[in-house]
Amino acid sequence: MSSIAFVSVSKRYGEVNAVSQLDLACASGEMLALLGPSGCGKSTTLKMAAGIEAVSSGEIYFGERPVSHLAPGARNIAMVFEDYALYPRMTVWENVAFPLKVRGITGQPAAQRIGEVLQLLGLRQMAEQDVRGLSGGAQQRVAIGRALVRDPDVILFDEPLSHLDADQKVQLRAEIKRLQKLRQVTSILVTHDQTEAIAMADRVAVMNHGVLQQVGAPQDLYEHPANLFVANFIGEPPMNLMEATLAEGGRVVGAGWSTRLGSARLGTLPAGASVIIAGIRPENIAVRGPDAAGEARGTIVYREPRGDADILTVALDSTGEAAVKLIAEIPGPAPWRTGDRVTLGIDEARLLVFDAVSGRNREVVP
Ligand SMILES: Nc1ncnc2c1ncn2[C@@H]1O[C@H](COP(=O)(O)OP(=O)(O)OP(=O)(O)O)[C@@H](O)[C@H]1O
Repeated sequence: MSSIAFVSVSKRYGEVNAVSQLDLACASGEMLALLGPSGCGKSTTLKMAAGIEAVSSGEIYFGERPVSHLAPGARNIAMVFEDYALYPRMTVWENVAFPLKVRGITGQPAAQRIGEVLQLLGLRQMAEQDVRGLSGGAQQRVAIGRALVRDPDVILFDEPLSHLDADQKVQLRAEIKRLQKLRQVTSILVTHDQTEAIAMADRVAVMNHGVLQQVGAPQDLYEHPANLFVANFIGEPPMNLMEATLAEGGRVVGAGWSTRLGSARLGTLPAGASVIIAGIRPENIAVRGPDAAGEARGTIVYREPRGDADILTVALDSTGEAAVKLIAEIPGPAPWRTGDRVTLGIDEARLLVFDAVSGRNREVVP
């Protein structure tokens, strides 16, 4: 298995900077997800690793080996595509056998490897079936088998679950993760779906407009987003982001709410008053009765029951022109209804402080 490193890699299509100065590494045996909205450059990054697209500048390394100049066939990679890309006139067995056949591996050695992979993927019973008759999930398992069978250095997954229904998605993402760990095969997964990235990857690289925003373990990105883009992109419902003033001594004042940051944090924040964007996750807001103590008061304007949780939208009491609305997520079913007056507890230890101009999290070193 091989590690992968992108060193100052850029890709331009005419005037478009699809990927800009990308420095990113995927360790040997790791699964790294490239996550971001449509057009952020994640597919281009994957295609450059595969050799389908040339880099405009920079270098890609597999282990110590620079590979930018190598054709796709010389890189020992396998790809799994969103549309499976199987050979339609072949059986399951023949599809999985194909990469071995083109490398001249046939007979007993091939049969043993194919049998093992089909067993791993639960495809043994279907070996002789035509792939055209299989469900989407089964077809994608065949494509994964075809990728695994020749022990590639790297597997590149391009939105592998996007054509599957919800049940198959959950099943297959667990399956891919299990196999990836079992075989310890270095993998890059491209997805626009944060649930998928978080469920499957060891680390997630978030991209926007061709620029890497942050890379880290899913929990790290969730708890310590490096900037407003990551804060807003990761998490559902999204993080509440509110304009506020951070005053000397750690007092934070927004429209209709205020709190004080713990003294331990003040050392890490710049001194002096400044305008900030404060961020708080919905589950870090407590909802209490109207007479309880708290950091804000307001009225519930919308309640969305989700079974195990309730999502409450609360319009804060404010003298300003536009009322700030905060979203709170609390265990369901909650006793609150639309129109109820409530007090909100904003956990200051969970309140994030972003620079209002640059959007950077002031307490995360990039
Ligand atoms: N062959 C191409 N020619 C010109 N521009 C391209 C080409 N491929 C991609 N782009 C542009 O490069 C940028 C990045 O595209 P890319 O497909 O990598 O993004 P993405 O995040 O994978 O999006 P999607 O999920 O929609 O595929 C976009 O602005 C896109 O329009």
